Amino acid sequence: MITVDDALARVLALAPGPEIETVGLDEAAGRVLMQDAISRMTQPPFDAAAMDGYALRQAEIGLPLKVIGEAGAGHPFNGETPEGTAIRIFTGASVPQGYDRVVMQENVAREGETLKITDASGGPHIRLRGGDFAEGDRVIAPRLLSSADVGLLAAMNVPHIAVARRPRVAVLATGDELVRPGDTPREGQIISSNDLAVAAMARKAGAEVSLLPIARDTRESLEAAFAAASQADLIVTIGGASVGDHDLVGSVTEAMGMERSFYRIAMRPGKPLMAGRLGQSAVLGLPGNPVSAIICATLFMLPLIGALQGLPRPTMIRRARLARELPPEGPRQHYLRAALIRHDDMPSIDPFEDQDSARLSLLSRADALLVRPAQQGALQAGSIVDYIALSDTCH
Ligand SMILES: Nc1nc2c(c(=O)[nH]1)N[C@H]1C(S)=C(S)[C@@H](COP(=O)(O)OP(=O)(O)OC[C@H]3O[C@@H](n4cnc5c(N)ncnc54)[C@H](O)[C@@H]3O)O[C@H]1N2
Ligand code: MOO
Repeated sequence: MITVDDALARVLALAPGPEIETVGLDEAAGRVLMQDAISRMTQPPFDAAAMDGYALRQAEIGLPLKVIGEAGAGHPFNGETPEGTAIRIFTGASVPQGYDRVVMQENVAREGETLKITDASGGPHIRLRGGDFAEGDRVIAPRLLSSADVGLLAAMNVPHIAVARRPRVAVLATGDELVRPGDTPREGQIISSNDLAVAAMARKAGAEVSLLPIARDTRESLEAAFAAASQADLIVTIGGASVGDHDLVGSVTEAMGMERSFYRIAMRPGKPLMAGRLGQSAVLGLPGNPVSAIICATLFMLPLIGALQGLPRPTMIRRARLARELPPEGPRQHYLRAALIRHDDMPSIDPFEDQDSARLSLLSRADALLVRPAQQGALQAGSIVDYIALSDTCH
């Protein structure tokens, strides 16, 4: 069996380079910028008042000043600014040449057109031209765009950007026992949960997801499902990956011509993970146990969806102090569901007693996956260990 690291490298190698499309800023958040965006603006475009008050000369702060006009945001003052004068000014207005200071209106006394400064502390309350960014400055690609990035691009007057096309991901649950949420399960049936969880993760990672009808444990049903998904960049199957008589995903995909890149990895849970390429699609075969499916999707599907959008392999590992002792580890790298307890320096991590790979209620309660390398010796409480924060991935 190959290692988790090796498997991830092979999964990422299934991703072709991203296709590029142009979108407007209202569609840009969560997309991956593929070409540097170049600012068409200098910001602020002029020296701007940072407070409501009066613009004047710092050197004349002790003198009575004559108020000769007004400037508001979008309404500049275009007159002369001789010595001994000030203007009324509002936040965001251009500060006229000659003045080098804004005093807040709370700190002045005004009688008619005469202004006296009552408190000269603070200041200068002027945002200098170009203090934020300058024309020609760049937002560097590749970059997963945040809401703040969208604001920055708008301020830069860049209305359209080149981003990676959203990967098309088809999610396929397989199994005769599965029915949809809302249906009434007959004896022996359960509700299909994994496909909805995995689809939600894929969508959050930027994919355009189609949730396929549940495939039955027959060759015909699986072949029809793969045919329906053939336009996808990535087909994610769930279940039917193990060694049972009804676990057909491997043999059906093989018969359809899949180039398998691996099957089974030294990971717990998630041993029966499979990956390969079928036609134009990458294929990830996740195990059916719900926790295994979601953990494999966290470790492999999310980075693959990132790679399909041109993102580099993510660093997910963080460090914590172990809250209890643990016995020696077995032959597979182990991902233990755990609670995180925050502290000022480093969090402590407390793995759950029960690590059953079918218990979704525990995964939903977990904050983190404690990562233990294969064959690691027993650990004392207080040891420093690696973990993956689920808030970064599937929560
Ligand atoms: N003899 C062996 N048996 C099993 C092995 C093994 O090595 N030798 N591995 C076990 C491990 S580990 C796992 S994980 C499972 C994975 O098996 P499959 O991928 O073939 O999954 P299924 O058998 O189809 O289902 C397993 C389990 O998960 C439930 N399931 C499946 N799909 C869904 C879904 N969409 N939503 C909710 N639950 C789902 C299914 O009902 C089963 O209970 O194999 C072990 N067996
Ligand atoms: O490897 Mo299975 O994925 O433990 O439940």
